[in-house]
Amino acid sequence: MLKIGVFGCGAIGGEICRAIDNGQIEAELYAIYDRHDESLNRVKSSLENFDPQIMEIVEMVREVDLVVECASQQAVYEVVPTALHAKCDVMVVSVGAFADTQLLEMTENIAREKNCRIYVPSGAICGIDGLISASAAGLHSVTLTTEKPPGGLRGAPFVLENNIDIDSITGRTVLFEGSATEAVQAFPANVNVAATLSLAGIGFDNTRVRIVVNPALTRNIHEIAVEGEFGRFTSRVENVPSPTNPKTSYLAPLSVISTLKKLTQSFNVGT
Ligand SMILES: NC(=O)C1=CN([C@@H]2O[C@H](COP(=O)(O)OP(=O)(O)OC[C@H]3O[C@@H](n4cnc5c(N)ncnc54)[C@H](O)[C@@H]3O)[C@@H](O)[C@H]2O)C=CC1
Ligand SMILES: O=C([O-])CC(=O)C(=O)O
Repeated sequence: MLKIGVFGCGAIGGEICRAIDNGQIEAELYAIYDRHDESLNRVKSSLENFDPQIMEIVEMVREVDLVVECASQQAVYEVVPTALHAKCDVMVVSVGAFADTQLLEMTENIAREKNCRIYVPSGAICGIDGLISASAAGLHSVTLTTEKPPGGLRGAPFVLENNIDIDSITGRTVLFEGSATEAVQAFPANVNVAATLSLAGIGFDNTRVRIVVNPALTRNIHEIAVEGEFGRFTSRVENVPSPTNPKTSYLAPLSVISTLKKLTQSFNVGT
C-alpha cells in the first residue's frame, strides 16, 4: 500500500488526511508535519483509523513513498528537493513557487536523475485537462481572471505593500493585472492556480492574470480563457471557500484527493 506523508496540516492537508483515513484514498497515512502544534493536534484528533507519526521532512522522506506538500510556497524550497534526493515522489499544491525558474529546473533535473515524479493537481480551477490537450498544438493566449470576496485576498503582499484597505472597497474592483510570474509573487496564497495554468500552457511570463475583489461575492471565481490552433474555450468555476481558510476553495483539496486516487486505482479517466 502507498505510504503517504502530508506536509502542512491546514485546510487542504486536513482534508487529505481525512480522505486517506476514511478509505476514500487506498493508502496509508504514515506521517504528518506542520510547524504549528495546534494544526497537528486538530488533524490527529479528527482521524479515526490512522495514527500518523509526526516527522520532520528529512525523516519523513526516508519512510514514505510520496510526500504531499500543502503548506506554503516557501515550504516547497525545502520539501521538494529533500524528497526527490531521497527518491521519494512529491505532490505540490503551493505551485506558485515554480515561478522561480531555477527551482523548477533544479527539481526537474533531480526528479529525472532519481527517476521520481512531481505531481501538480489541477487545484481550484477547471480546464487543465483541455489546456494540456490543446498544448499539443499551438497555443495563442491563456488568461485567468480571479474574483474573490475581500476575505479571499486579505493580507496578500500586494494588498499590504500598496496600502489597500480591502475591507473599505464597496464595489467590484480590479486590483491587479499582469503576468503569472508577477501574480504569484504578489498574491502567493491566492493564485497558485495561475502557476498551474502556466505550467500546463504557455509559461509564467506569457500567461495573463487579472485579480478582482468583489464584496458582493460569497464564492471564489476563477475564469480561464484559452485560444490556440484547436479553437478556443472558456471555463468558469464558482468555488465554495474552505470554512477554515477563505482564501482556499473547497475544490482545491478535492483535486488533490482525486489525483491521489488516480495513483492508487487501475482505471483512470481524463487527460
Ligand atoms: N494549487 C491550488 O489550486 C491551490 C493552492 N493553495 C495553496 O496550498 C497551500 C495550502 O493551503 P491551505 O491548506 O489552504 O493553507 P492553510 O494556511 O490552511 O494551511 C497551511 C498549513 O501549513 C503550515 N505551514 C506553512 N508553511 C510551513 C512550513 N514552512 N513548514 C511547516 N508547516 C508550514 C501552516 O502552519 C498551516 O497549518 C498554500 O500554499 C495555498 O496557497 C491553496 C488553494 C488552491
Ligand atoms: O483556492 C483558490 O481559489 C485558489 C487559491 O487560493 C490559489 O490558487 O492559491
